[in-house]
Amino acid sequence: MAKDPVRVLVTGAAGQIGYALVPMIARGIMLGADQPVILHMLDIPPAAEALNGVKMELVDAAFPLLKGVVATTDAVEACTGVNVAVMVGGFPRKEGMERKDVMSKNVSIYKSQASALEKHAAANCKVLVVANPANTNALILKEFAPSIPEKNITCLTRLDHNRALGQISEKLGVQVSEVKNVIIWGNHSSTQYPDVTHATVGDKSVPELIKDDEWLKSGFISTVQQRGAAIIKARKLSSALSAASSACDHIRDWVCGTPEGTWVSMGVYSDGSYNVPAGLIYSFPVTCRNGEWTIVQGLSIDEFSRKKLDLTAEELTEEKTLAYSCLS
Ligand SMILES: NC(=O)c1ccc[n+]([C@@H]2O[C@H](COP(=O)([O-])OP(=O)(O)OC[C@H]3O[C@@H](n4cnc5c(N)ncnc54)[C@H](O)[C@@H]3O)[C@@H](O)[C@H]2O)c1
Ligand SMILES: O=C(O)C[C@H](O)C(=O)O
Repeated sequence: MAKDPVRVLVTGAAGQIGYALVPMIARGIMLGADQPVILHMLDIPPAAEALNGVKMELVDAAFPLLKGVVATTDAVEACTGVNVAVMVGGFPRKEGMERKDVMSKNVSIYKSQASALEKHAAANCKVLVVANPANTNALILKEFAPSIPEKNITCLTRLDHNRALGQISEKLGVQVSEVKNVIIWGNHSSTQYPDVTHATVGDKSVPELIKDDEWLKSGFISTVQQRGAAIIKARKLSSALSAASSACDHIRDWVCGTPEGTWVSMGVYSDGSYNVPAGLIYSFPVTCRNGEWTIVQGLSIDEFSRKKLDLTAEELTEEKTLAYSCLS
């Protein structure tokens, strides 16, 4: 029997990530090849005509799984009944900026859209915040939508996770699908800690295969931390296809589950695991089953890693204060 359609909201849908993401969702890349979807697309009034153009293209592409499209500039209409919300709406940084430099423009969007989601989304709606600063926007959304369970509000660090997989695969000359269990800890920012201590290729440990601690502790980390900036420098626009693809990976694994023995990185509400302060949205290694994520417990953290975990937590604590000062 055919499944009932799932309603998926994409905010900022007339933007560049939106344009890459909506066809992926309509093709079943996010929720599966047998899962019909109804797309809800939100953007602001100046982008209404462009948004309508995206809607026309979705109709023209004749996606068999696409059972309807709501294209609107009204947040209440956009949020009504949605089961999954991918929050891309906001302003990207330009060359030379840090992601937190777009804080004042973007956090206020997340404060106002929190209540539309809280009041009008389906019960148990899963929320993924992509717009930067992603962790802090997600935290503001959580704090201004107190009735949405904290386990339902996440942010995207899967792009960083995938970037780390890509770097290791290139360094070792192996298929990216063979590299498992890298971790992104902390903020989706230049303080994030890409950690391969527990990563493997087959039954071998990545540090043992690479045999170059110097690279793993410097070049590898800074390449992943600075990859977003490198893409802006090259494209004069921030990442879009990789961001859209990683957003699909994030939701697919959350809804459908992570493969046995494999974890992924997600920005989730900290419960104090690994002595990360509770009450931050922080990227952890997680496994997913039955639509719920769980932080992987018991991984050893050496002194080098401890410092990196703490540094990115400190930045998130500072961002939280800054976000509230922008909202007051
Ligand atoms: N977390 C990640 O890994 C990651 C990766 C790439 C980009 N990003 C971030 O995602 C965001 C979007 O990037 P982009 O390249 O698509 O930008 P873009 O400028 O191309 O598109 C953003 C869209 O959001 C819309 N928008 C602005 N305010 C809105 C509001 N209040 N409600 C709904 N829509 C609104 C804009 O009109 C625009 O169409 C940026 O903040 C960017 O930095 C995050
Ligand atoms: O770097 C950016 O500003 C965009 C995005 O966060 C990225 O990591 O590519």
